[in-house]
Amino acid sequence: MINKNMTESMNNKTDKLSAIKNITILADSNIASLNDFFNDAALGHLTEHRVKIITVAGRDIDAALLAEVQPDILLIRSVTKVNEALLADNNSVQFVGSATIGTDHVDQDYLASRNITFANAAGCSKHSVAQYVLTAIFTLRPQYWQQSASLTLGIIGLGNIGNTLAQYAYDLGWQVLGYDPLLPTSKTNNASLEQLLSQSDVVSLHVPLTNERNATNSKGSDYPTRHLINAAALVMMPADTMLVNSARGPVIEESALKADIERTGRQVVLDVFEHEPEIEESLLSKLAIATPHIAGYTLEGKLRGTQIIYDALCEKLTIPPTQSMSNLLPLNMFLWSELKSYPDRLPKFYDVMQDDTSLRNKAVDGQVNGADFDGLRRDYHLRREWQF
Ligand SMILES: NC(=O)c1ccc[n+]([C@@H]2O[C@H](COP(=O)([O-])OP(=O)(O)OC[C@H]3O[C@@H](n4cnc5c(N)ncnc54)[C@H](O)[C@@H]3O)[C@@H](O)[C@H]2O)c1
Ligand SMILES: O=C(O)[C@H](O)[C@H](O)COP(=O)(O)O
Repeated sequence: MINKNMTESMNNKTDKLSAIKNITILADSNIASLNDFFNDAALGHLTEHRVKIITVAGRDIDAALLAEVQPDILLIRSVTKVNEALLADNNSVQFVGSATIGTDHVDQDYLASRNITFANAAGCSKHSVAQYVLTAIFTLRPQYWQQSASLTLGIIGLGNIGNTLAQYAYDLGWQVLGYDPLLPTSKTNNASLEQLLSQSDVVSLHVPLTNERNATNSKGSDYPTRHLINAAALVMMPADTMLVNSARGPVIEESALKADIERTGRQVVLDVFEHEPEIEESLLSKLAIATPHIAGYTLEGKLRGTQIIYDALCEKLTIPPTQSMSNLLPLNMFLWSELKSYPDRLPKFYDVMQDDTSLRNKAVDGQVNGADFDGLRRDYHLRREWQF
């Protein structure tokens, strides 16, 4: 059923999106500032587009809801799976926008086969996630603020986030070992996986979730990341090497990780979990820091995500974008240069232990349940991105 807080302006529509006068949008209610970007003025002030937007929880978007709403446009986050099962019986959707960097929840080949345009928000929270990783490192090992305690940071995946994290690391005078087999070797892409795992003080994961390419899965990757960090990888890492995962949960094999922490006492920081949104307390209790998939949850990161899919929709509609996140952002006083000069101000910039405590407080009867995990994310007080 449609959520009560839906807003409506019009309801008729025709077939071709750019020619449609009345556009129906079905959107995940947790996308930031939806109503500021997807309204009559922001989408149709030079045209005759009229916009009706219906918002629901992302996990409630299913084939039955699509049959009821018949949306022209679907706006989602990482919790909605978009594939043949969702769309096989639907002929209305012509554009899917995901306000996320990750795309593992979307079958892009299927969308292409149906001529449905897809856009995601590449890079939107790259600084936010890099800042999450730095916060975790400095919270657990404040000694690395000292120039004399130089750190070797291993970064697996050197796309938008991995590269941004490397820029901060260089700015701090750290050594970087990088591994990305899909990019040419470079100053940062300078190590094998084995070298990186065995020689880093901290290993941080920044890969998409991908599966193996094989006879039954031609869409897979030659360098799959599902369970990239398994027992064999963990055994290469010295016991005092910290591991941070803010990519996707299944990149680490959870059972192997639990055994590894029991064996080594390793400091492990997880923002994402193999069986998310559920987390077993037997894992949680072993982690140095645990947070509910909020590494990218800054005001700037979330608004940028909305802006990018809004711009893509305007392009699809062949109208000029008129809304900008700069109109919506309050003043930002968080300067990286200030934090570097005054490291004791870190909790004011981002107190990650508050997020850790909120998650641990949700553990009941041996686990955090999915509704509580989702609730923490839904009600998260968006922090601010530091200006680099
Ligand atoms: N926790 C969060 O809140 C959060 C926020 C944003 C993104 N993410 C996750 O982070 C991931 C990375 O984001 P990004 O913006 O850097 O993506 P990106 O696409 O810009 O970069 C990913 C990089 O990983 C590399 N890669 C792919 N397979 C690899 C492998 N087997 N080994 C090493 N490198 C490999 C790619 O070549 C690419 O350069 C996203 O896919 C998303 O799942 C999480
Ligand atoms: O891939 C991404 O962009 C992130 O994982 C993102 O933060 C997911 O968060 P969501 O919008 O699904 O809550």
